[in-house]
Formats: sequence, structure tokens, C-alpha cells
Amino acid sequence: MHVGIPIAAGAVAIYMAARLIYLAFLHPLAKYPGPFLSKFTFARASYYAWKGDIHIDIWRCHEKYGDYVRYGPNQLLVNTAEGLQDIYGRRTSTKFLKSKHYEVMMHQAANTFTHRGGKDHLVRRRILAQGVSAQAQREYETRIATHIEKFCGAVFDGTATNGSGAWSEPRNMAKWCNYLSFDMMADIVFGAQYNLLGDDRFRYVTEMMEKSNVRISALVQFPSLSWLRLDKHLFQEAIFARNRFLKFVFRLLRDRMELSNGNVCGIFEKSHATSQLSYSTKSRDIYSRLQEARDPQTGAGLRKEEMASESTTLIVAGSDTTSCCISSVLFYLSDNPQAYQKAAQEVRSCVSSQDDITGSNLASCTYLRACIDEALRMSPPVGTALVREVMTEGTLVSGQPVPVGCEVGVGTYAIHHSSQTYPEPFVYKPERWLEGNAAARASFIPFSAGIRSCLGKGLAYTEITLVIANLLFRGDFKFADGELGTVGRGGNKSAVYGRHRENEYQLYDHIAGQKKGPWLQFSRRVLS
Ligand code: HEM
Repeated sequence: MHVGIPIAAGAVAIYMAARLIYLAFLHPLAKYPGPFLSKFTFARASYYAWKGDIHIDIWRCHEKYGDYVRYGPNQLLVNTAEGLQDIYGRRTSTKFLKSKHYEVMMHQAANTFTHRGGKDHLVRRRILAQGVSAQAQREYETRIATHIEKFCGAVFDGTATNGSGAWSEPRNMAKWCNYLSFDMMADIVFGAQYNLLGDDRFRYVTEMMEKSNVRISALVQFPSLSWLRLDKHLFQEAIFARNRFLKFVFRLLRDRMELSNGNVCGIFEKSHATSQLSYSTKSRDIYSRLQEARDPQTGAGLRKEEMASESTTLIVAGSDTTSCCISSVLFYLSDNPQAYQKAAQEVRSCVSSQDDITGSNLASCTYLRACIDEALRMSPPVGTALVREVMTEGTLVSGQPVPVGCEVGVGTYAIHHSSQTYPEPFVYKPERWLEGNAAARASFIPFSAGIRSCLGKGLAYTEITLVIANLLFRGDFKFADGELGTVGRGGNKSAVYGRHRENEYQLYDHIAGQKKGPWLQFSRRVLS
């Protein structure tokens, strides 16, 4: 044997031992408690991300170890309102960049979502914001209304209009909400009519997005999986799903670009209203707004490849999350008859006909908004910690000095269930949002906060409010009879600790929450 081999092996062993000792005892975060494995590796976090349980694991860790938890070799999670403000707040967030781990989500170049931060990100964000401004959102309402009409047609299908009280077949709302939110986003962003609600040809796309996200969520926690090319073996199905989704997106982008050049082709080819695939010219879509948008400060616009990347991100960022929230509100209203009655009464007295159901008419429905916010608190569509890297010397997070290069974050699900801020945190109580409780508001971060907060927040609220109001106005819904009606609940015998509560809607956190059910039945009201 070559004499160099044992020497090299010895050197590696000494380095590894020194590294383990450093991480366990000498690292600046060594004084913080946390799971033993997390001192040395992100593999543990990645495992929970792969299972979809990471939001629950972070909550469990805070229950066990307190407000400060070392969740990775150089990662500290905090569970305090002060920490939240320090990390994400508008005034201090320039001290942080998004974690390098976000890079695994990049395809070719960074977009507004995956950009680590700084001036370039702000320019992109200011441009993108013009596509979802309040004025633009009002114009998108016509597009949204068309899809909600189809959605209601589908879920109330087969129920009598004579007020006979007959209930529809059970419907899996996890799927129907996916179809609805994808149809809405494809139309708002690209003016494309995929009609997942009416036809099963493109329904595979939502499934591909979900499958692909399982891999991405594991990689975001532990990027070494891809450096070692382990993900290729561990997530074959997810990689296939990702490639199929990318193929779909490239075709859509190519067709949309052609359309901008004046050539109607591909999915936009058949422009008749009756066609399954058509281009909607009701009003400008986000894509056409972005083509014209210029940053008011620098005058910069988006190049062709940036347009492609930004508009695709909007579909991905806006579909699963919105679908998750709509399903969640439907679950909690079905499970809480008093809240249901109050929300239904409010909507039914606020509007007198289907045509009246508009964003501005529903603005006075404060109870309905509280129902949505409480669902977002209980089951946030993005429940994990959004991790940031400390960039400035002397940074304090919740009073704790954190060195440059370390990562910090607040688990959204964990802080949403802090019993100090939210008494009886696992009980669905929309009333808590009517009390003007500033502390509750300050810890409420379903859309994150500060300069990296969600750009689509206003649009998401508009979509969700319109969907729920339409359902409550047109009829009633309830959990399906029998076993099906329990899908989506916690309390299953094999459920892990944290999924044991029957009245909690269960999400599986893979970038955005994935879900099963609820299965609901619908019945129409007699409308005068
Ligand atoms: C209920 C629905 C939604 C929820 C809960 C949600 C949540 C979030 C969260 C938590 C973030 C921060 C992510 C991070 O820091 O890693 C985010 C960012 C973002 N969201 Fe949403 N989102 C929703 C809907 C939408 C919609 C409809 C759009 C598109 C119109 C959208 C576009 C974006 C974009 C572009 C960003 C990146 C902003 C930046 O980094 O500057 N989201 N969203």
C-alpha cells in the first residue's frame, strides 16, 4: 500500500475530529440548546422537511428547548416577537441576506424570490410590484370571477336550485382548490386559459409542482445532498416531476413571448371563448404589465430572460399557497359551526346578488377576514423558518449577539402557536382578530414581513375572500359524511406528536403546504 494513503486518511480523521469538537464546544452557537445532531449537520432538518413535518419539528424544539434553538451547525432559530422584528422588520432587515440555501431553488439566474437581497433585489421588487399594484389587482378581479364561477359550478354540480337541501357528492377540496388557484394564476400572470377546473388534460401540472417541491424542501435544508448528487437517487420521482413541469413552463413561456411579438401560437392559438386553451384579452395580464414596467428610481426594466423567470415564479409562488389557504378556511369553517354561521350571515347581509360580490363590497366583511387570518395563523401555508444570514458585525437578535455568517430565522408555525401571544393557540378563534390586539398582529407572519415579505399578499387576500364569499353566498358546505369527512384532520393513530389534534388542519410543509382534503359536500341556497 502506498505510504501516503494512511497519512491522508489520518489527516482527514484528525480534521473531522477537530471539526466535531469545534462544532460541539467552541462554535459561537454552541451555548444554545437544540437537537444533538443539529450541532453537526443539517441532515436532521432535511429529514423533517422531506417528511413535511419541519414546521411541527421547529415548534416541538421550542417547546422542549425554549425560545432559542440551535437548529443547524450555524443556525439559530428564535421564537420571540422581538427576534421576529430584528430579523424581518423593515428597519433592520438590511443587516441580513436570504440564506445561501435558497440557491438550490434557482434555475439559471436569481429572481425576486430567490435573490439573496441588496440593491438588485430591490430594483426587481419595485418592478414586480407594478404587476400586482392595487389598481392592477382590481382589474384582475374580472379574470378571477370567471374562474370562481366555474369552480362554484363544479362544486355545486348536481345540487338542486330549489332549496331542497340535497347535498352534492363529496368533493376533495385539496384538488379542486389546486385547480382553481392554478387557473386563476395562469390567467392573471399570462392570460392563459388552462381550464383545470373543467378538463383533466393539464391537471398533472399541479401534481408535478407538489412532487417537485418535496425534493426542493429537503435540499433547501441540506444543500449538500445535491453537491454529493445524493438527491438524484433519493428523489427520482421529484426530479421527473420537476422536468415535466419545466417542459410545461418553457412551452407556455415560448407561446406567451410569441404572442407579445404579435404571433398567436401554441396554447394561445385557439382564441375562441369555447376553446379549451385560449388567450384572454379581458384586460392586461401581469406579463404585459411587466413588459412596460420600469423601476421608478433607476429606470431599469426587465430583460427577456428576467421576464420569463419572474412571471414563472409568480405562478409557482401564488398557486400552492393560495390553494392551501382556501382549503384551510373551508376546513376550519366546516369544523366550527358558530364561525361558519357568523361568516355566512355577514356575507349574505353584505351583498344582495352574485354580481355584488366584489373586493370593494366585501371590504366591510371584517368577520370573514378574521376567519381567513385565523386559518392563516393556525395552518400557515409557509410554516417553516425563512432563514437569513447575518451580514453585519454586532448584530443582535432578540438581545443575543449573532456573529456574521451565522443564520437566523423564526418558525412561522411555531410563533403562530406561542401561547403567550395567542391564548389557547390550537383553538380556532376568529374573534381574536377583532380585538385590535397589537401583540397578536406583530407575531402574525403568514406572508413574512419587511422587504422580503410577500408581493402577492393583496392579490392573495382578494382571491381567497372572493372564493369563500361566493361559496357562502351561493349555498352551504359541510364535511362529507363518514370516513371521508375526517380526511385532513389530525389525531390519526399513527400521527407524530404535534399532529395529534383533531381540530387542526394538517399541512405537509414542502416550500408551500401540501394537504389532503377536506372532503366537503355542497348544497345550493334559493337565491331571490
Ligand atoms: C396565501 C397565499 C400566499 C402566502 C401565504 C404567501 C407567502 C409568502 C411568504 C411567506 C413569502 C416570503 C418567502 C421567503 O422569504 O422565503 C412570500 C414571498 C413572495 N410571494 Fe407570496 N404568498 C402567497 C401568495 C402569493 C401570490 C398570489 C403571489 C403572486 C402574485 C406571491 C408572490 C410572492 C413573491 C414574488 C415573493 C418574493 C418577494 C421577495 O422576496 O421580495 N405570493 N410569499
